[in-house]
Amino acid sequence: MKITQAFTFEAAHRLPKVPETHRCFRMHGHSYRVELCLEGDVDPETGFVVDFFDVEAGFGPLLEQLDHHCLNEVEGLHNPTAENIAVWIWRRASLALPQLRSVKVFETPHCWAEYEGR
Ligand SMILES: Nc1nc2c(c(=O)[nH]1)N=C([C@H](O)[C@H](O)COP(=O)(O)OP(=O)(O)OP(=O)(O)O)CN2
Ligand SMILES: [Zn+2]
Repeated sequence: MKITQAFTFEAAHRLPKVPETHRCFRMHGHSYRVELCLEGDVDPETGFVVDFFDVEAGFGPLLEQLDHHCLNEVEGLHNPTAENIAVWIWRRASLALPQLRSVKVFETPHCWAEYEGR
């Protein structure tokens, strides 16, 4: 069984590896959406794979590092593409949430990166 919990955060970034003529070379902001998908057996007692409250508690400290920050200044995110943010979240969130199966990072409602740990 898979469960998914969505989170949102606001952050600024610029992409240092694109040409100077690319509009994302300049500092700008996004309303990011993160979807964490976890997989496991349903506990017959609780009816949960994982309590959504526990997902929130596991991801909360990471969300604090991202929300209302300049992502380029976050340790390990000097090139904060959606792809790199998804990997950054995976590496940290999977420690607290071992049932994590995928991380989706949406920069806009139409553009996202998904990482499954490989
Ligand atoms: N593969 C990726 N491509 C791009 C990424 C990325 O993370 N991975 N990021 C960007 C920029 O962050 C850019 O800011 C995103 O584009 P944006 O202008 O915000 O989005 P849209 O063009 O869809 O939005 P408009 O409504 O047209 O402004 C670029 N590429
Ligand atoms: Zn951007």
